[in-house]
Amino acid sequence: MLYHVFMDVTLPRDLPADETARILAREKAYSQDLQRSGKWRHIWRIAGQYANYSVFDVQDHDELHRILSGLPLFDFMDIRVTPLLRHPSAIREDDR
Ligand SMILES: O=C(O)C[C@H]1C=CC(=O)O1
Repeated sequence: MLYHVFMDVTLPRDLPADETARILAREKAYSQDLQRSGKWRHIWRIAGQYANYSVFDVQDHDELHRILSGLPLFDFMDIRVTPLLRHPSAIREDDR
């Protein structure tokens, strides 16, 4: 199943710089592993915001929830999920 996910990050101002750097490094590795696996299909920075639009291709709601709640930045994110399905007018064959 495909899901559109909006992630908006707010880091606490008093988070020590070294801890912030550690969390961001873990977040990057976690995200890139999932992108390599094909589960995290797209990630786009939203211009002017510490936020992204992403598309996930996962088995079901449970898998998406596991992935999102495992994000190292999860505690600092506002996350909005929209399930997607194929549009009847879509012409691309490689999208479900
Ligand atoms: O930067 C972000 O948008 C938040 C998060 C999502 C992937 C990643 O590496 O960081």
